[in-house]
Amino acid sequence: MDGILTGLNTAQRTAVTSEASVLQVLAPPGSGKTKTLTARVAYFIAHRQLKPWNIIVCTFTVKAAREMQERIRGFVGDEVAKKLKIGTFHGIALRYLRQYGKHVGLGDNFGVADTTDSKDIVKRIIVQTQSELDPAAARNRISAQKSKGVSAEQFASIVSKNVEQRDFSQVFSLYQAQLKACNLLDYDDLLLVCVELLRSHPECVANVEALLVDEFQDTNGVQYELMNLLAQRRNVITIVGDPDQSIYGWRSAEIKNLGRMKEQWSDTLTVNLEENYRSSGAILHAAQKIIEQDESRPPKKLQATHGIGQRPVLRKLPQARHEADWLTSEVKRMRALTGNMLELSDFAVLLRSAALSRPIETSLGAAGMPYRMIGGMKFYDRVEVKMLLDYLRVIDQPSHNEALARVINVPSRKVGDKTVEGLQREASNKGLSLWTLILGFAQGRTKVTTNLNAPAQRGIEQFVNVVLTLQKKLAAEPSGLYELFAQLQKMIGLQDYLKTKYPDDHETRWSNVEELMALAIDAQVQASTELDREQEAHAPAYGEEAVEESALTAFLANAALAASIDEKAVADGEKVHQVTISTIHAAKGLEWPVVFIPACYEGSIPHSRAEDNDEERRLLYVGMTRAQAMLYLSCPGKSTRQEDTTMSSFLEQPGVSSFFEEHGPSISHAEVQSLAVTLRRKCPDVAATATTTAALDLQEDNYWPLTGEMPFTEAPWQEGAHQNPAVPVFGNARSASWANDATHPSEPIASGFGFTSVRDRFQNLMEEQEEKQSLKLDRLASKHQGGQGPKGKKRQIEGQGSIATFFEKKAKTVEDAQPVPESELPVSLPPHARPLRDISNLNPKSMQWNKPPDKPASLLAHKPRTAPLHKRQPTTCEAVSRATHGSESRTSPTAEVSIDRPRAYHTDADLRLAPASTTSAALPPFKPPASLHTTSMQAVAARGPTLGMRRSMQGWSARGGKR
Ligand SMILES: Nc1ncnc2c1ncn2[C@@H]1O[C@H](COP(=O)(O)OP(=O)(O)OP(=O)(O)O)[C@@H](O)[C@H]1O
Repeated sequence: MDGILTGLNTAQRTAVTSEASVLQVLAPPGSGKTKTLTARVAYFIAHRQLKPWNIIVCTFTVKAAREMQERIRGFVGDEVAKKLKIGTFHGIALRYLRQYGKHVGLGDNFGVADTTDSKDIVKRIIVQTQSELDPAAARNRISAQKSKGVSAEQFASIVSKNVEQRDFSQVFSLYQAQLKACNLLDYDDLLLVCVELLRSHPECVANVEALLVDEFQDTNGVQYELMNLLAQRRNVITIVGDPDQSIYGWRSAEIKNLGRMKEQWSDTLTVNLEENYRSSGAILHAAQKIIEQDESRPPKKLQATHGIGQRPVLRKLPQARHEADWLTSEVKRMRALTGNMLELSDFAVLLRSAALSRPIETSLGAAGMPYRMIGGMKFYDRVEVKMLLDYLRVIDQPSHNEALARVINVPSRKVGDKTVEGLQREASNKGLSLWTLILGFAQGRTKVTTNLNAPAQRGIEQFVNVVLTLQKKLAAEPSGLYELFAQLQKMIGLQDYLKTKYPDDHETRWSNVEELMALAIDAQVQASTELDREQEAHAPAYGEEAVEESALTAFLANAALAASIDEKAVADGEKVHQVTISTIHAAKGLEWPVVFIPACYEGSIPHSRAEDNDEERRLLYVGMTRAQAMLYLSCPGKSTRQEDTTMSSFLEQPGVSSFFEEHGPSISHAEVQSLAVTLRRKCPDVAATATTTAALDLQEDNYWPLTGEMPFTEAPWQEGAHQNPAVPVFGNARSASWANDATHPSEPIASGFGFTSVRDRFQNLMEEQEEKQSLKLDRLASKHQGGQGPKGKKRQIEGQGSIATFFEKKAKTVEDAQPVPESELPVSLPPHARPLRDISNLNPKSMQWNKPPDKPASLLAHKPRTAPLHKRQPTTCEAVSRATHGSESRTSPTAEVSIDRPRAYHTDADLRLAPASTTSAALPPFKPPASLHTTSMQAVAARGPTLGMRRSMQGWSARGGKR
């Protein structure tokens, strides 16, 4: 018991040990929902004596399934964890259909049509029927109908006389007929047919003792139905979810399912988790401010367990390419200011749509920063991988017309596209599969009417020979996947083909082939144990013989499912540090120390084509809550298509701006220490930070004016501006493009003002900005606090301003700051010693940022400033605030929090009274909570199996020892 409950908070324990049959655990991001679900599975096994093979755990992605299995393994050991049924809804449905599909008329060897297959089929039908529908839209519409449980026949029966609807109905019906003819099920069918099976044969799931579902807010209607049916014998159901993270409405996910569940089972128990273990308080405050704009949403409590940390940034930039350059320079600056404590892999760029990545890729590339894409080109989408899988599909299931048509002429066999189309039409007219037609032709049994020249005839014969040879090999050695691969690549001359066709990157492509071969080996090993497990799992319930699935069939089915998420780089165990670029959708459930969300403008987020603005807001919320320590949002004045933009309406709401800085943070060593605590890392010493900082061209985020205008350093007359150490070099000359920029003032800037350098001029601007900002904030703060003086004052920074304000100021000398010995630096509290902070009724003005107001000027080592920081005594409110946030300097005379209290002590009420001061000598060595685990990309990368395949993505050469 202890092991399972150790490190859980009270609410988490309540959920894990609850006796309720139907339990909903609802909680905000980073509050340990997945952790709780995992512990409940372990609790069921250890304390309720449930059999692991009678427990089903449904996750939203293959990756999440893998992670969860890994976590459960930690509790119950490898052997027991392996017996659980963990997978996506699709994966679980596939298992049941393989086992019992014949009861609903499924053949033994049905295949899974992945997204590309579906698209190709719809496209072909649209061409054949001369329909005017858009293929992509028609395919999505078919999927949407199926997600609602509407079949092609049902749709046809309700369709009106409307021509377009009848047209769609015909495409829908033909699509289903085509799938049936090829013995294929698409992703939606997996769920639908499984629902049909479990409705008509409930005995298939008579053994199920408990069902648990992760990310429940994103289940659709059919998944809800499937959940009911899987659990129908005992109705022991646990779901975890967060309505605020429902971002798949466009894919028919139904947030209403939470309510449906409560209606269906009136005794449903709901447990709310309220403590966030991922993000700094400042990030949570800002995210909360955004999500609370949805007034229909019930108010929720959310408590930060980390200190307040760095205020998030909302930055304006002139154009998308400048935004990308700024982002790149911030990555560089943050790494240097933190003494390289942050690796490139700690940074993620989260995009509303993948199409926004181009300027960012260009800028990172120009700066020599490696990056990887998630939600972009995935491993299973790579040409060479898809091609090999298609060959295997044909070998496994020759009636797979789509796969056959894709590879019959790859590498070239002189069988052109027109010929393939002709053969497909002919086969369809004759009611044959394409394979049956060409096999008959190659063996001289069938005459074809399609016009075939001699080279094409020979090509077809060669292709048939490859397939027949490999089928024979497979029949002789059904589990010999690796050998099959090896012979296949040899017979089609794959390596030479890649060299000729892709001279520039054939090595990378070949390494993908090697990767796939490595996966084949893993699948081969796995397949041998799979059968035992299935038999064990199902025998008590249904008592019939298990259907033996060949290693190749299992491999292909898994590949089709994994294609929806897996990316080589994600699963790559190598320590290559790369910035991650991902869509926000694909980033769900993940976390990074530093997150950028660029292109925060109307039309991008909320997206111009989105139907549900609230879902767009939730998407922004999901993106923001992926950040652990630092969060950057930005908005360029012009989009990648050079269209003028306006800031996202979510960020323009009253009061939002006070949760953000207008520029990237300045980082003192104390703040590096605080970051280190939040990230549970070793803090670099002052000297190391000083060295990396000194090497920076730009120590502050002050190159781009805060107004989003062009920096005047890029004026054509400013010869050699990039030679000035204060100005970053962005890899390509900007001055030429500047001349055409409409946002830039057209009159030349006179050189008669007597300035000596660009930096000096920035400092002038800074001083002005500081004064203005100070006055404004002080006014605001005293208004809010009855004249008690300024609170939550924004950090000042030099060199920021607009061109318009530039001419009014003179140059000012830069203050020199002295480095401080490390021993004099303030120390942040470790997370387990930190107070909780309820942010549900937050006033931004009461937030206290990391930088202590009374920090000695000497702490500002290596940071030139034009104006002294305002020193003042904290107010009583601030003292309490600092005490409760635990992010303040512990040398503060007025407010300190005892750090050696047990974690459970820190309720809000306790902390308001928290007395006592501690000295740094009394500070216990930092020790992360025992229960801590990470969901970071690195952790994901280190993980293993996916639905029966171990995704060790080491290159083949690195695995040479195996074979
Ligand atoms: N009681 C706890 N003590 C310490 N750390 C915890 C605790 N509960 C969860 N965490 C940590 O918080 C982080 C987030 O946990 P988890 O991924 O389970 O959250 P989640 O609610 O599923 O998040 P999301 O909804 O964003 O996917 C993890 O690093 C986890 O180890």
